[in-house]
Amino acid sequence: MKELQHLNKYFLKYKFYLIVGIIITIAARIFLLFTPRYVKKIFVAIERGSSGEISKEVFKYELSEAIAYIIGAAAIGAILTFFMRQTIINVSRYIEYDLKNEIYAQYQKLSLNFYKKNRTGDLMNRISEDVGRVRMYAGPAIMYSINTIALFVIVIIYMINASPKLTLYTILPLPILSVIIYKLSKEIHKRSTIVQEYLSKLSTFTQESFSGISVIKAYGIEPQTSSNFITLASQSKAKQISLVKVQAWFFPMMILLIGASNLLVIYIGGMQYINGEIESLGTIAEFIIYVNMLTWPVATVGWVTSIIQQAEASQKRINEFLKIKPEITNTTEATTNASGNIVFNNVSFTYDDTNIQALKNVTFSIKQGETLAILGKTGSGKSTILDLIGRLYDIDSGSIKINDISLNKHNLTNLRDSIGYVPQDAFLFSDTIKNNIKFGKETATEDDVINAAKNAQVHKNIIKFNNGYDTVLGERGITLSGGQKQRVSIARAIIKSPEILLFDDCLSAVDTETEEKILKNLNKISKGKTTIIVSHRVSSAKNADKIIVLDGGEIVQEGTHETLVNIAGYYKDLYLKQLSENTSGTS
Ligand SMILES: Nc1ncnc2c1ncn2[C@@H]1O[C@H](COP(=O)(O)OP(=O)(O)OP(=O)(O)O)[C@@H](O)[C@H]1O
Repeated sequence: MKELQHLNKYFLKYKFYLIVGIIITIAARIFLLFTPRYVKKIFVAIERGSSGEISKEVFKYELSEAIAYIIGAAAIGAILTFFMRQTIINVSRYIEYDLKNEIYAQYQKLSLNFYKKNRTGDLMNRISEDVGRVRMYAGPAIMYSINTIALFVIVIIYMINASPKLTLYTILPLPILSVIIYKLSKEIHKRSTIVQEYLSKLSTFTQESFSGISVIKAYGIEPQTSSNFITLASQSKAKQISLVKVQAWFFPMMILLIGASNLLVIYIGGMQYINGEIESLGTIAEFIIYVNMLTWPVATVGWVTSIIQQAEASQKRINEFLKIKPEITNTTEATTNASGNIVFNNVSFTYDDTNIQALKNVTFSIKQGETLAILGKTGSGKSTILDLIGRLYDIDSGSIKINDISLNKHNLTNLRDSIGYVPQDAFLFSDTIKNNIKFGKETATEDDVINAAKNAQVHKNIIKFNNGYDTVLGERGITLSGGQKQRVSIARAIIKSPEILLFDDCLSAVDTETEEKILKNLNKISKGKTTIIVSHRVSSAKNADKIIVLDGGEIVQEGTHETLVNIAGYYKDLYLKQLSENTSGTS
């Protein structure tokens, strides 16, 4: 229960509902317990009526009085049971909501390294299935426990009052029932976890094969994919059947034990009646109802124990993530200004997970209003430089300063607000084009969106779609071409009008003519702002105020286009190669 203590703050938050729920639960049990007592009264009335002790009229009156009480108490008990669920189960839904929000907020705070170390499926599981299991503890488990305790205490008092000896015999099989249900629940849980694993394997497989359907069709591997699916599906079926086998034992065991208890009541009660130890057959009827009333709550003791164990394990997994301290944290609440010169001084950086040293003693600077182009072979560390400016990772050694302030002394929110970043793989949400662009600035007007799209040279494409800017992208909507995606992503960055613009090879999928138009627009937009363009094309770099060439994480060339084309090296080779490609393309 140590891990589940995390929920105490929520129980405290919803204490009012819980207390009301507990009171209602106890009251509901009291009312439901009217039935056996009045059934006994009916039996006594029948006995007295048949022996002539009371007249027919008195018998009828006693009978209808008992029936009225039974109906009335059952109706009140039912209404209270409704409110019992409305309070306690609702609390569990509130806690589920709060806990999901807490986990999601924590996920948002955690740095990229966390996401690399943990699989998406695992992150999803903890916020959905694990929270679901914890909810079973916060709601049903608590409700059934209170229910069982209340019922047990009241029923046992009533039973002992009626006949202590009969009470002892009739409750004897109940602990056995509890233990059996506990064992069954544990086994059911074990097998259903395996079933869940197979279901998620199956859904991952189908999801991947739908997303990769064009590759599957192009390579003609449908039969292979189908047979892989059949293998997975039949394994999943086998696990389901093994689960059903155990589940099938649940109700027969209940019926067997209820039957055994009933027989005990009838046999021992009968003997006691014959021996004159109980005064009426009504007591036997009353006990039979008690035993039946107790069976389900007692069975739930086993069930609840297994729910608590599962919830404890799930909460442990949730706590593991909640306890992680974000690697990148804000160090100041004061507002900082992230415009100005960007200075890298001897910066080295190694990725934690791969141990790849992406940057080695990198030193450069860009003045406010200038454009820097970064070129280099793939894997040379270009994107890493952009990630470090956005403080997605902290450096190992050296320093990065913006506006003469160390990056880690900048207010993180201000810093990221000042950056417009276009990643290498343009990611667009399943939403309208307009909202995808506005994502960069929630308060943007319709005109801002159109302007940004015009500057990114994508406006003309967008208005050709039937729904224009309201066209939905993604699974339910239209798929943009690679170049269109990149340009929407550029529009998203420039709509913010940020102080620092970071473009990570984001013109790779557009033709050189469009590239030139975009660069021209960017040149106008980025007046007074600091711009870094990562590219594999000389055409994107040639107008930059400064160009650096990286190789294996080190700067191997630095200068302007004019200087670098005249020095032997990577830049000149690339320039000549792309020049000859262009001339052969146009000839
Ligand atoms: N998130 C990451 N985790 C671990 N290693 C990484 C990560 N990103 C990049 N690397 C490694 O760091 C090195 C530099 O990668 P980076 O993405 O900065 O290169 P790049 O010059 O931008 O390459 P490209 O031109 O192909 O985009 C590479 O060896 C890469 O494998």
